[in-house]
Amino acid sequence: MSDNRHMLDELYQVILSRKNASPDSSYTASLLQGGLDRILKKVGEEATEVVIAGKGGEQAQLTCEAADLCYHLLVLLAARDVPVEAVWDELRRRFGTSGIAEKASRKLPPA
Ligand SMILES: N=c1c2ncn([C@@H]3O[C@H](COP(=O)(O)OP(=O)(O)OP(=O)(O)O)[C@@H](O)[C@H]3O)c2ncn1[C@@H]1O[C@H](COP(=O)(O)O)[C@@H](O)[C@H]1O
Repeated sequence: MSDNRHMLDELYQVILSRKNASPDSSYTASLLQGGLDRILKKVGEEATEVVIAGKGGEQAQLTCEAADLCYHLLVLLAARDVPVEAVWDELRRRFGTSGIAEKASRKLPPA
């Protein structure tokens, strides 16, 4: 598998760079300049598509819908001036800063 660890960070930077781009040449720019309500609508639509694909769709379909949702979520963060690093920090805080390997391999009781 290729190294995708920085993919969302890179995509977020590209999205930020579209804030002042022409909406004629960039879908991202047209979303950002179309206003918050349009972005929120897209996030809602994409989330619904993830739910539908998650329920009964092919794995490839769910993969595509999840990618669409990630992209639109990053557009929302950019529109609200929330750095994507703040999300990583919050996840890191929940995960804990110590004993990461232990947590990851921790055995859970069967469901
Ligand atoms: N990851 C994405 C990405 N994922 C989805 N989409 C677009 O999101 C749209 C969602 O499709 P839909 O069918 O739901 O909606 P639509 O009818 O096309 O659009 P709406 O009128 O409903 O808004 C499509 O036009 C996709 O092309 C994306 N557009 C751009 N990116 C990334 O953003 C970068 C910048 O792209 P520009 O937008 O061209 O600047 C690109 O290099 C990509 O990496």
